[in-house]
Amino acid sequence: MAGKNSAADAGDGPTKAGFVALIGAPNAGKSTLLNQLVGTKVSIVTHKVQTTRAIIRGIAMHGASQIVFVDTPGIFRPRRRLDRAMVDTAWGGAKDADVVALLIDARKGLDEQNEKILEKLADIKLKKILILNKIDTVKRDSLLALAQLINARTQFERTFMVSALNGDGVSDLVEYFAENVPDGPWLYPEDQASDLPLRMLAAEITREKLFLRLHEELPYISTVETESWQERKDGSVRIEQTIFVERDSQKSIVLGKRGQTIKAISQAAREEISEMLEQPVHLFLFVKVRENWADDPERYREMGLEFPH
Ligand SMILES: Nc1nc2c(ncn2[C@@H]2O[C@H](COP(=O)(O)OP(=O)(O)OP(=O)(O)O)[C@@H](O)[C@H]2O)c(=O)[nH]1
Repeated sequence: MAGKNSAADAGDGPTKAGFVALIGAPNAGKSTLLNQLVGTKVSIVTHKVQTTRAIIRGIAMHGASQIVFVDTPGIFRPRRRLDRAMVDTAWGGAKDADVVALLIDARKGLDEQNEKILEKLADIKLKKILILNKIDTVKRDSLLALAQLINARTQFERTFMVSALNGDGVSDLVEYFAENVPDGPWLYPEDQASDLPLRMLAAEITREKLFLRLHEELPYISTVETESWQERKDGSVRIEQTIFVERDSQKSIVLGKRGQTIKAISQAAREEISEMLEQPVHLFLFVKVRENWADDPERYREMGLEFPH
C-alpha cells in the first residue's frame, strides 16, 4: 500500500507530481480503490449508488512522486441540478488530469453504462488506462476476453487487473501512477498530504451516517459542513458540524423524537471520525434549515463543484 512514509525514499532527487482522475460507473469500486491507494479512509463506501457528492482528493506519496487522486462521483444520467453538476465536474476533472483511469467492474463487464463512458472517453486526449476491478469475482480467461473487448473499443495505454477489496494488483497500479505523473515539485506540502481533506472527510462521515439512517425520508437533500476544528491539549479534538436541510419538517426528522435520531447519528459519526483520526473526538452537531441550498452557487463552490448553467 502506498503509505505516506514511502515519501522518505525520495531523498533530494527530482520530484514528480500530478493528478489522476478515477472515472467509473456507480459501484465500480472507486471509493474502495481510493482507500487502498491512499491508505486511509478518504471516501465513503456504501451499498447505495451515487453517494459520493463532493470531489474528494486523496494523496499518495510514492518514492519521489506525489499522486493526487480525484475521486469523481459516479457518472450517470443527471436529473436534478446537483446531479448535473456532479457529472459535469466529473468529466471536467478528467480533462484536467495527467492520467485518466477508467475503472470497470469486471463482473458487470461492458454494459450499457460503460459503453457510454467509453464513448465519452474517446474524446479525451490524455493518457488513459483501464482498470478491471473485482477480479476476485471472475475467472481469469473471461478477464482477458473483457480486456481485449474494451481495448478494441477505445485504446488504453495499459490495462490493470485489480481487486480493490483485497488489494491484489494495486501496487503495480501505484507504480504506474508514480512514473506517469509529470516531473515537478509536489503540489501539496508533504506534511499536509495525509490530512489535507480531514475536515471534509469528517463531514462526509457524518453525512454517511445521516444517509444510512434516513435515506428513505431524506434521499439527497442534506449536506454537512465542518464549521470548527479545535485540537485540545489533552490530545482530543473538538469538532462542530452543521447539517443543512431544506425545510423545518426535515429538521424534525433529523432530530427525531426527543433528539434520539441526531444522538444516534452523532454517536456513530463520532466513533468513526475518532477511528480515522486515531484520537478522541468530541462531536457537536447542529441542524439548520437552508432553503434552496441546492440552487445556491456558493454551496457548489464549497463542495468543489462547478455551478451548472
Ligand atoms: N468483490 C469485490 N467487491 C468490491 C471490490 N471493490 C469494490 N467492491 C464492492 O463494490 C461496492 C461498491 O464499491 P464503492 O467503492 O462504493 O464504489 P464506487 O465506485 O465508489 O461507487 P459510487 O460512490 O456509487 O460511485 C462495495 O460494496 C464494495 O465493497 C473488489 O475488488 N471485489
